[in-house]
Amino acid sequence: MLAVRDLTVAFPPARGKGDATVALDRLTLEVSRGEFVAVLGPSGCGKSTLLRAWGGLLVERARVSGEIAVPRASDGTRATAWMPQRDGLLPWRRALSNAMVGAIAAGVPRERALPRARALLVEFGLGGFEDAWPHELSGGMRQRLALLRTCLTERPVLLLDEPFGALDPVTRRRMNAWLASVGLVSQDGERAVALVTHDVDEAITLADRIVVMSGRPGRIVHEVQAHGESRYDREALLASLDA
Ligand SMILES: Nc1ncnc2c1ncn2[C@@H]1O[C@H](COP(=O)(O)OP(=O)(O)OP(=O)(O)O)[C@@H](O)[C@H]1O
Repeated sequence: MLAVRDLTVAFPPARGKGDATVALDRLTLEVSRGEFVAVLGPSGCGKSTLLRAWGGLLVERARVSGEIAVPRASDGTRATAWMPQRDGLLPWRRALSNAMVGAIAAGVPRERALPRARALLVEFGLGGFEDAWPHELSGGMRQRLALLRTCLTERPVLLLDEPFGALDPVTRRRMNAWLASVGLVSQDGERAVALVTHDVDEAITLADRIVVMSGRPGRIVHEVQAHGESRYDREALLASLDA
């Protein structure tokens, strides 16, 4: 559903002086329909660059080689929805209106987006807050609203870039437990999710498969699939991060 093959991305130096920054080096990764994949790696290893490549969001001056495969909507646009680390809520719009912004921009008819937004607000624990302004919501509520906005775009591929990175550790753990219970991909099996995170426990809680990247330039150095009740061998995963 989602793939990069031998993807190399380099950013030319600012003002043309010095060396280019090679963010990704011949990276190959596939995400299947119905799969939730977490990409773990140290800061600056190219995780966001990978998501941006899938989302068609790389800056123009980036030098790109290799193959980037993403599903297309019927009108030819990329079928991806991107959620950045910062919630990006519009302060002049109430929660319900904020929830629908992405869907309307993606061409979802308002009459379809509105009832779905109302239903999802309840499912995302925001029932009763439809008319709240963003500044009246807690950090966790804002992130849930931002995630809801991403889901409402009805795009089959969700690209989540540290969606809970701005939250305190306690709220973050709660959000992860909640998100695991919502089951983003299991709802219809038609969706795929790629999550970028620094947080090992977040990856363990949420993902069907964890991919570990090296320091820059980012390559995949370890890959592990969840299985059974215990899901992952946490110690082995931690050891792979230190390797
Ligand atoms: N638009 C850009 N122009 C120049 N260099 C860039 C650009 N975007 C990213 N880079 C560089 O590419 C490398 C990878 O950046 P990227 O944001 O993908 O890393 P990351 O793994 O997501 O980091 P973090 O976890 O800290 O968010 C970094 O060295 C960064 O400085």
